[in-house]
Amino acid sequence: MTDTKRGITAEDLYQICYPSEPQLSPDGTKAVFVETKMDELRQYQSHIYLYSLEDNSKTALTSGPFRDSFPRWSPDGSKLCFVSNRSGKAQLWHLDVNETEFKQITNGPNGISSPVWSPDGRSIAFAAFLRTGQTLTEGTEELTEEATPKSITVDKMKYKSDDSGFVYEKNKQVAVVNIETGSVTQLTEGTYDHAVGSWSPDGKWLAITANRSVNPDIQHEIDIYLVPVEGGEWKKITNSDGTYAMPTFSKDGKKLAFIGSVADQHLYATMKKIWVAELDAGTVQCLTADWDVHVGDATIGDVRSPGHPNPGAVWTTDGQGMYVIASEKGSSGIYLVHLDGSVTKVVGGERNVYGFTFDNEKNSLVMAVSDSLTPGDLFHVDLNTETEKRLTDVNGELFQEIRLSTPEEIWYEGAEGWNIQGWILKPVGFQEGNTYPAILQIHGGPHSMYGHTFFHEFQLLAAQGYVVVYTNPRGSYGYGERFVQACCGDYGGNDYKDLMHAVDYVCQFDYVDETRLGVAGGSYGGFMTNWIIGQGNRFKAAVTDRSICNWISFYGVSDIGYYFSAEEIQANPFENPEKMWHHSPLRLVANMETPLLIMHGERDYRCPIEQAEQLYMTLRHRGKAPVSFIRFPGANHEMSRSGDPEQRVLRLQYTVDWFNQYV
Ligand SMILES: CSCC[C@H](NC=O)C(=O)N[C@@H](CC(C)C)C(=O)N[C@@H](Cc1ccccc1)C(=O)O
Repeated sequence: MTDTKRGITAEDLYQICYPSEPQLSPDGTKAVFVETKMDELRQYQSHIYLYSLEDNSKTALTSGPFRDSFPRWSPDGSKLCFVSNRSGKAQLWHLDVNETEFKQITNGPNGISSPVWSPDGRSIAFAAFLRTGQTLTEGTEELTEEATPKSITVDKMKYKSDDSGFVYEKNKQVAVVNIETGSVTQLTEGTYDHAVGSWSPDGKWLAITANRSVNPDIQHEIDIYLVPVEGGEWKKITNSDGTYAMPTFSKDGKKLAFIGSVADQHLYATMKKIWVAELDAGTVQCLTADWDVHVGDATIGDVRSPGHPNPGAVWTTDGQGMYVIASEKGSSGIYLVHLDGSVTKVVGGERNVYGFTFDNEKNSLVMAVSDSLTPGDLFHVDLNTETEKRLTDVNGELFQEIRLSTPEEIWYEGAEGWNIQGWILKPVGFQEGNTYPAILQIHGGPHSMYGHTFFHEFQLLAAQGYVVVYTNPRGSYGYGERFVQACCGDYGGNDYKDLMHAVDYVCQFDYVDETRLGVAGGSYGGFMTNWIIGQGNRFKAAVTDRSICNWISFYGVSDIGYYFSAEEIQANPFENPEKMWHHSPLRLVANMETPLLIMHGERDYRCPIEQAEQLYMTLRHRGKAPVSFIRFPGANHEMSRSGDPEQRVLRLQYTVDWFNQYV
């Protein structure tokens, strides 16, 4: 039989869509979710869909050139709210399930996010960015483009963020809107950022999170607070000793569950845990102290951005535990954490669960899942019968014509004899007896994890005839706390060796042509790519994206530079510049002779473009190897995952062309 299927292309990205944020209706008969795709103009659209679990029909509730998100059912299931930019900025909208007309509820000057219904269904809590002195009711005036100021006075260290741009005079505040009258009550104020958690079952309290420390520039702790909705004194639940998020009340209102970690030594290089506060007793306890697994979805892919809204801890009806997503050895699944600290895996498998919604009455759930061959779909799981049913196949038609490569899992010996997990993607159309060039791909973070999820870039390289090798060196999530912390203070040490051992491992296979190797990575993966080509000429070509080459300048220009390098490099430029320089690939530039493609977003505030500029200039000046520098105007650090679609496709095309030319 002839194979009529083709390999994936960069432009296929324009067709790939994914569902997210499934939300079951209170009666469990239907679910709403968000579907994100690109339109004919190559712009993102996301719409709210309704899936009936009774007749398996799927109906679009919203449409048009807009970004709709955060669909949430009212407690009685008669209404839905969602966030949409259909009137300009992201505002809260409301829909009666039996009607087709939407009503805009908020009109905040800078948009809103994260709506949560009150238990009586009369109000919705939400978060909004506000300048000092601005109110949520001043409305449309500010809906026009803000004029660029003639000057900006910077008087704090956290004044810019890769995500939100210049945040020097805006803070995130929490408010409540009455959906009948539209009246808005702002619950928080001041120069602190707050986030909405959940309502107490009696509707009197709102659990929120905030860093309200004296000096948030150097005190990074995020606490949980209970705020009385009708006014009055707040209750502080945590003790300013960690970063805590997503508090949810138990059904009886006596406990709060939340996700977080203690910040004594590590802010980034540590795994998230489940915590429970007993509100009457005033105690806070870590439930998963002995469970060496990261709570949350740590999987890195290139279809969605990391940190997509996930449900946090979802209490069981009997209050004896909670369901969470956790990440282990390249997979993320759903786990039940019991109050006694024991943990049961509820949904496993070699895949990436990135969202779920639970029906306690029926003991069933709907989850959003990606795997190596699927960017994302929804599944229904009946836990009574342990049966699973696929609800969507959003890329079915497109993928029918495409031949994908299925990754093979490997475990190999890294530095110090450590066991390291990775995957090999053979070229599409692989034939025994032939040899192929291979590309080593390195993930960012470094605290994230490659795994059983879809990676368009890897499939594209496999379709172009490359073996793709991707592994989780020390520093990655998925293998316990010691593994996560093992790269700190040792960037370019044993993490580098773990990666080189992967290359040694795959070069044993007859089908790998070890004279034709390439290496690529973004962010920390870009740092490591630069480091690798500074060690010698093992690779024929390299592609470094949004990378770091100089920790000394990174310290002062990245939005997180001054505290990220303190923890990860374990140095700063004024006390130990030698160590900062020691771990900087720019130090090794005299050794760099590998043809290098440098790509960087011009509005990247995480790893600012000056990093790419330094590397480019020094390499060009030396003139020992081809180097090309592609700048992406307006692009931030997330460009390869959620940036401008045409820039994403260009980035992939430049990558393929570079490897095709030099490997
Ligand atoms: C959990 S580690 C902290 C990662 C940090 N994120 C946040 O505050 C981050 O942005 N890391 C960069 C490198 C660093 C600036 C030197 C990075 O490698 N980013 C990754 C994406 C990523 C973001 C958050 C968590 C994991 C990975 C990338 O751009 O691919």
